[in-house]
Amino acid sequence: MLRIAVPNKGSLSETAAEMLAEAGYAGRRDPKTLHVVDADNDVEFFFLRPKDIATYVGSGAIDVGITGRDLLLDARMPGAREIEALGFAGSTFRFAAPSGRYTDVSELDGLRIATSYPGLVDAFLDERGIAVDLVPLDGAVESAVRLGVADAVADVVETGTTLRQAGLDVFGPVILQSEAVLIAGPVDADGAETLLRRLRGVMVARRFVMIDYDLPLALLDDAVKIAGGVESPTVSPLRDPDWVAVRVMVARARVNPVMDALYALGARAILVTAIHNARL
Ligand SMILES: Nc1ncnc2c1ncn2[C@@H]1O[C@H](COP(=O)(O)OP(=O)(O)OP(=O)(O)O)[C@@H](O)[C@H]1O
Ligand SMILES: O=P(O)(O)OC[C@H]1O[C@H](OP(=O)(O)OP(=O)(O)O)[C@H](O)[C@@H]1O
Ligand SMILES: [Mg+2]
Repeated sequence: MLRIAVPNKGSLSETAAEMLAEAGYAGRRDPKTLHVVDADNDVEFFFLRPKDIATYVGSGAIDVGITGRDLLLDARMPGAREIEALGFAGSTFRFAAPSGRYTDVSELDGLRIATSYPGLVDAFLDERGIAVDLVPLDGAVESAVRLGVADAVADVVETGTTLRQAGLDVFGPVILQSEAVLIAGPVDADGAETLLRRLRGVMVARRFVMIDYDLPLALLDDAVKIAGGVESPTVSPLRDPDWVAVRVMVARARVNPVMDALYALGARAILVTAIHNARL
């Protein structure tokens, strides 16, 4: 059985569980459940702290897992590697300090830096020859400066709201662009390919919609320039020989501008439908 590690709580857990359910796997009914055997799919799930998942996967105790890229790098487990970005829980990892206090990371030399990701920060500063006094904290890191235990912080930034509320501003380079990732261990496990294909199918279904429309045949080349589909749009005849029906996949984020452009061109009866799953 393929052993899969899934975040048991925190920002990643809900979407990870939704994606696995959409990929046809058994979930857990009780959020306290730690282990689920899905015999039909020949896999078993271990619900673990997201921070620990790279340790289990890197050591080979578990075959594959879902965690954050930042957590993977922070764990510094040579046996664990990212095999697919999963397109959710996107964030940047940044230094921050009271507005205007620092502009460059070199100014951090000898200062106290609070973070929940000491491995990640240490590796980044080490590469640049900057030696700091790391203050490891579990969370709510943004309060560390105000409370006097650190001069600056290094933390996850999504909207920036938490930083702003704490009177902090980012400075220096983006340490990391993070998102949820699928990771694998040192050996290729049987069944990992199937999991990967299924998760890719779920990502396609989440990212794309199907658009159907009717169009005068003479306008087809222009319409294909607006939305070209994955390979090429499906074109079907209509009873009126001057018109065709067109079916094309479009990124969800582009659907409204694409509909506007198709309508302006002369397309009519434009319909958008969800894709529930896919193999491209
Ligand atoms: N606001 C956020 N936006 C996007 N991703 C986030 C956010 N906060 C945390 N993450 C991501 O979640 C992962 C950390 O998950 P973890 O469960 O350890 O922390 P958490 O979500 O902050 O949980 P907690 O509720 O314990 O604070 C990391 O990959 C991190 O980048
Ligand atoms: O840029 P923002 O949109 O404000 O999001 C970033 C914040 O979200 C997370 O905090 P969380 O709520 O998980 O609390 P924690 O710091 O205790 O982990 C993260 O640690 C940042 O503090
Ligand atoms: Mg948090």
